[in-house]
Amino acid sequence: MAALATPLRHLLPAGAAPSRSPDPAMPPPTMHRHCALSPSRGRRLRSRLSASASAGPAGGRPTVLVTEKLGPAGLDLLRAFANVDCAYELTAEELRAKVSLVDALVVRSSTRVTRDVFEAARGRLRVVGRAGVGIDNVDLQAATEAGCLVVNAPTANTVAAAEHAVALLAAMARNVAQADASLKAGKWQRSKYVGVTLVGKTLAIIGFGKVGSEVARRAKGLGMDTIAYDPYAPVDRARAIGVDLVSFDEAISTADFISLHMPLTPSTAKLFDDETFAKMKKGVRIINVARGGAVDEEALLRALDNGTVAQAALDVFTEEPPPKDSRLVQHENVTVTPHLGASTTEAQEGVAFEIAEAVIGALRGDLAATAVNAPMVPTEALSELSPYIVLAEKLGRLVVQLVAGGNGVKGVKVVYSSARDPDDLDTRILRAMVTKGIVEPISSSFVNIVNADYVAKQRGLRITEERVLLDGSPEIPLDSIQVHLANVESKFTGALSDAGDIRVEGKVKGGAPYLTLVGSFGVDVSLEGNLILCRQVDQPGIIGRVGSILGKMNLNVSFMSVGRTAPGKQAIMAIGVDEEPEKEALRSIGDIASVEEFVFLKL
Ligand SMILES: NC(=O)c1ccc[n+]([C@@H]2O[C@H](COP(=O)([O-])OP(=O)(O)OC[C@H]3O[C@@H](n4cnc5c(N)ncnc54)[C@H](O)[C@@H]3O)[C@@H](O)[C@H]2O)c1
Ligand SMILES: O=C(O)[C@H](O)COP(=O)(O)O
Repeated sequence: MAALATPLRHLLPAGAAPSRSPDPAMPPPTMHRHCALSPSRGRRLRSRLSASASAGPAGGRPTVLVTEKLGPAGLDLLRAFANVDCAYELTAEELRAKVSLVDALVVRSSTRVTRDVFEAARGRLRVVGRAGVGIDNVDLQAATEAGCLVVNAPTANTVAAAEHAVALLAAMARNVAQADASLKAGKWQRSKYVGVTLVGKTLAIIGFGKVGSEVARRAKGLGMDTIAYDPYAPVDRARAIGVDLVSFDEAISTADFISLHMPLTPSTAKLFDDETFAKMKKGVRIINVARGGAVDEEALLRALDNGTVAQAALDVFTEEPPPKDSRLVQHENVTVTPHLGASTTEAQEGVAFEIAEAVIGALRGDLAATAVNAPMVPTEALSELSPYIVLAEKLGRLVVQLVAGGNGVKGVKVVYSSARDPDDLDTRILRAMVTKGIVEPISSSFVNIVNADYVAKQRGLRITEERVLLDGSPEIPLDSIQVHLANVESKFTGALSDAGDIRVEGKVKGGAPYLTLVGSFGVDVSLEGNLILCRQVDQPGIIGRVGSILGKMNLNVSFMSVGRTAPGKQAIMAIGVDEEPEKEALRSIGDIASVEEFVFLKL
């Protein structure tokens, strides 16, 4: 049995102090020094959190409710520590009735752990364990508000999902499901079910994370030319597997087969729409074992009907189960399975064991590496830092959207400017929130103070922190936070510092987060809603032209700020808009002669 997580290992990482020299492009600090986590604060936190750690009510044996089938080894492990109640296919009402009698709940994807469930638990439920990766069936906000830790099992089903993708790929290419149904219906249709070979064909993997890279290894073994699109994946990891990372357009336009392995995020939702299908090779074949929402299912149907897509193999659907009369499911060129990616005996054993370990650890008061929410943040740190926590996450979210590709996001530097003694400023939660902002929009990971370092390490992200000690009053915890991404290309070159890093800086003003620096351009905009950044030659009239384009589209501009290097030279305009502009509006902004580049960012 693997060892259970060391208490607070991930909350209190050793050696929080990085050792980097100052960025020459940064404003000159009055003094610069690095900090380490104060040992006394670490001890205080440890004892406070372990004081709350015990087992069931009044320190007795805890009770765990398991609502979906789990592998026996995981159940045995749970039984060694707790009373286990296995109750499957509960109605929502039955679940609400039971949940107030248990300390932990273990589910897969069919149990909906809604706000009602947390309310019905009346404070007793301390842990929800999701035996799998996706936790869209658990209301995380409600869990956090209820002080309930949510843990998942993010790695044990990776191979199963990859094998299922390969199984679908081969089955689709050789019409296995269709031919099986035909023969069972008494037919012998050899010429109807002539397939296509895999060897020498190009497979494009979209999303080169845990599952995507395992699919790549297997596809190479089948003799397929394998390419991948993932703007955030490290090039060296792809190279080690013999996979070329290419642009999205190159991936989809050159592939004979396309396999989806990215998470469902705002930027991947319906990524496969009419426009995307139109760029594909005629006769392409698609496999989706990721999430149904990444594909516009109506557009896929059109592409199947007009022959752009020869075949599709789908394990996941926008709505699960899909409607019985779904045209997509019934389509003769579509092979379907009912979300079976993780369903192997071995994966379910692994997932059950992984989740049992995490749930037991959490009931004991350990903060597991796979925790997906963090209710246990010290209140005093939270109240003082709360506006900076928001700022840190927004800066992370913003900076990652400026990445164009290159070597993948690896080096992140967070620079805190403050007049406060480093020992009196605990930046772990800020660093965690920068990580959260960077990682969450591009992955299926959920990041918080508990798992931020773990997630960063898993993704090969090296987060370093620097302190710039300012003169002034230590009353205010921070003057500004800068986030730098090194060795990446930017889709907005105006965001590059003189040192070539993507650099953004923010401050808290009146309790709200503001963007104050982009590359070398000073700006002053509230970090709310959506942002358009334009770089242009500084000359009169541009603000009016952009404003009138947005006005014509009926888009409400919430703020505008211009930063320039010198009059008549380069300038950056930051425009806040409440809603996402149509592509046409963005195109018209790009068409203004003196606008050299622009980017739309969701905050
Ligand atoms: N069908 C199943 O039963 C099953 C089983 C396991 C996982 N999954 C799903 O598969 C997906 C991938 O899982 P994973 O464990 O490999 O996650 P992961 O986080 O390890 O990998 C996801 C990868 O997608 C990349 N990515 C993010 N945004 C992207 C974008 N816009 N374009 C291209 N790439 C992008 C990320 O950089 C990351 O490398 C998840 O959605 C997960 O829920 C499904
Ligand atoms: O997110 C996951 O882990 C997979 O989609 C599998 O989900 P399942 O536990 O419902 O099989």
